[in-house]
Amino acid sequence: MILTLTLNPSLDRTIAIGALDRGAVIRAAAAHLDPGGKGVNVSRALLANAVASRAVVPFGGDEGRQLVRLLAAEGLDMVTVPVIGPTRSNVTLAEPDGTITKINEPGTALSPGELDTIAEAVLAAAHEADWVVASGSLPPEVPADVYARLCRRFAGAGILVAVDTSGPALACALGAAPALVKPNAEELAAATGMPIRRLGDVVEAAGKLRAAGARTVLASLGADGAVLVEDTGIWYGEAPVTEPRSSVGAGDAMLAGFLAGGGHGPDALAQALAWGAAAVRLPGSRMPGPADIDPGCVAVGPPDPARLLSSTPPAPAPLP
Ligand SMILES: Nc1ncnc2c1ncn2[C@@H]1O[C@H](COP(=O)(O)OP(=O)(O)OP(=O)(O)O)[C@@H](O)[C@H]1O
Ligand SMILES: O=P(O)(O)OC[C@@]1(O)O[C@H](CO)[C@@H](O)[C@@H]1O
Repeated sequence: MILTLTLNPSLDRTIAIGALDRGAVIRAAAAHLDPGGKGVNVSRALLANAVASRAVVPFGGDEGRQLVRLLAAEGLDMVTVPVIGPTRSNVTLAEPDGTITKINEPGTALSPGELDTIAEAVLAAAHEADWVVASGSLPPEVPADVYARLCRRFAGAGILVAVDTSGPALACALGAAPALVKPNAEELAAATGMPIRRLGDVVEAAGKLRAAGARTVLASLGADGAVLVEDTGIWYGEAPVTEPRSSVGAGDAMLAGFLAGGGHGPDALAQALAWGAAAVRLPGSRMPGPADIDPGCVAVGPPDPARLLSSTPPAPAPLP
């Protein structure tokens, strides 16, 4: 069983528009509401592929109740934890050429008591879990070491922790030896202070995250695919998509595919890429099921260090 924790879940509203014209009144062509948050999406992708998963989901206010209703309608196995602050709403503006503009609210603070209750819910469910996936941003005022504490709590208990986050929460988690981290190119650049222009940079940056404590690094590179760096080897793979519809949640589908595929090695990477590509072919943050996933679209092999990435993440700020 794969347990996910999403401390900052969301209602994800995707609004299809013509061109994004700043300052204008924009009439939307269509709108769609999905339950969201990174760990929630990992569980949704696993559910869509009949892989056992349970999601720990704090929820608050009318938005939170709606989130829980949407997840229940999908049949998600979840442990819901009521909190005082309302669940956030995130907005995606989707233009016809595939350009996505995402606006994520910060979310509302969790009190120390609420954090304790959430931690208890994770501990209670974790005894059945092979993996615990801690994913997404932290709401305001939540201590940056919250994922690190989770890693330490499960160290030695035979439960592997995967962390998908950014900034100080990622930096703290690295020091607590997570079994897996899944940075995207921007997060890799920010975490290492390195410009990420070529596959060689990705491999080098992943090496730095491993030196800092992560056992395995699964680096997602958007349309350029992904790099896996672990004890037994380094692999690169891609699964090109000719008509991408929405990359929102593709990283979550990809992480779900990797864990469902065994959580290490080239076959798991291939499954991760197939699930990620399938998510990109679907609208909004819909998670792909078997009918959407084409394992034949993937190529995995050794990375060519000189290969340029099609887009370079912003130059990282100097490290303090
Ligand atoms: N345009 C694309 N074409 C093909 N595959 C894609 C494309 N965009 C994303 N993917 C697939 O999805 C994976 C995850 O994408 P990305 O690196 O954008 O993740 P992310 O930034 O974590 O996304 P999110 O936070 O929205 O889940 C990539 O490694 C790749 O396999
Ligand atoms: O603000 P965070 O927690 O970094 O990301 C939240 C989010 O963008 O991630 C998911 C896609 O990966 C969406 O469902 C959700 O809106």
